[in-house]
Amino acid sequence: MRIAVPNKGRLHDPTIDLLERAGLHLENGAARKLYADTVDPDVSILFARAADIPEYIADGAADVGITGLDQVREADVDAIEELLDLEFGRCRLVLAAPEDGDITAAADLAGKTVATEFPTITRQFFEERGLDPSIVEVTGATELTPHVEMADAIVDITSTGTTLKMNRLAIVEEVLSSSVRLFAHEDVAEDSKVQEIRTALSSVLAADGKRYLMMNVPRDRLEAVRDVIPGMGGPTIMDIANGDGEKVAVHVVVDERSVFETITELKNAGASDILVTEIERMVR
Ligand SMILES: Nc1ncnc2c1ncn2[C@@H]1O[C@H](COP(=O)(O)OP(=O)(O)OP(=O)(O)O)[C@@H](O)[C@H]1O
Ligand SMILES: O=P(O)(O)OC[C@H]1O[C@H](OP(=O)(O)OP(=O)(O)O)[C@H](O)[C@@H]1O
Ligand SMILES: [Mg+2]
Repeated sequence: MRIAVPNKGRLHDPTIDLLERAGLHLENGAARKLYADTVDPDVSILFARAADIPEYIADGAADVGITGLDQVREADVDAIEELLDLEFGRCRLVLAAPEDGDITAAADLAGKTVATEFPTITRQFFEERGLDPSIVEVTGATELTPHVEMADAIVDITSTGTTLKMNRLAIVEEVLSSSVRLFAHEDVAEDSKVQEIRTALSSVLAADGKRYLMMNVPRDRLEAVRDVIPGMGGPTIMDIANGDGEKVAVHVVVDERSVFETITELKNAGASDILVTEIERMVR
């Protein structure tokens, strides 16, 4: 089983980090190496350009791959299935034009020129609107092209909007909303190993932003404590070994954001010895 992951660029580190947190530790990898083993003898890692990963999967060179949805749409390959949204690399592909110009809708681009790193997506976008502008393909710094009369508008990635603003460009329309996702070749999408990888990755996402609270609670305060806890599926309540039976242990998963408030309320409700820990993974 081979997983293709971005070899460099902004998607590399978060992808490796996610695999590690999912328990798929990389082994025998070295800088500039093109592949690595993992703790699982059945799973190896292939390092490829984010833009090439869809093709690797479609060809069967990799069974599974991690890359942006924008790259998969641009590659326009068959036989690829999306298995899981990994919720990073969030960005939008937008049609943008000079702020002070007269292009304010996609229709204004009839007979004009659009520069982009995403010619396939761009062509499809305009085709759906019955338009056929010229498309100039560039490999970066797309935001420059309207200012040197290479193009009337661009289709490019934006996330914070800083680059567009810096180049005095305004969003005309959203073309695609993207994030990094787990993809598989359709022939292997249902295989148990692929599903195992999907589950491992989703368990990390499920644990993100969650905290595990443990505390002791006098039996007669249990109801009050239960009222405070916003936990998923209710708390786990256990007898304390060698305790005098007066207190029980309560464990619960809560949102990180609510921990501060919840602890104060729990103490007021009668809980003591409250521990807060991080959660590595949560397999549902
Ligand atoms: N500004 C951004 N914010 C969030 N995600 C982005 C942004 N730019 C790109 N991405 C995502 O990352 C993917 C890879 O981007 P890109 O091809 O620019 O990476 P790279 O060229 O390998 O890295 P870099 O540009 O950092 O050197 C894109 O296809 C997109 O899914
Ligand atoms: O909305 P913003 O937060 O400003 O991000 C948008 C920019 O990010 C990407 O470029 P990147 O930094 O990856 O450089 P690149 O052109 O070399 O890929 C993208 O091509 C935009 O230019
Ligand atoms: Mg980039």
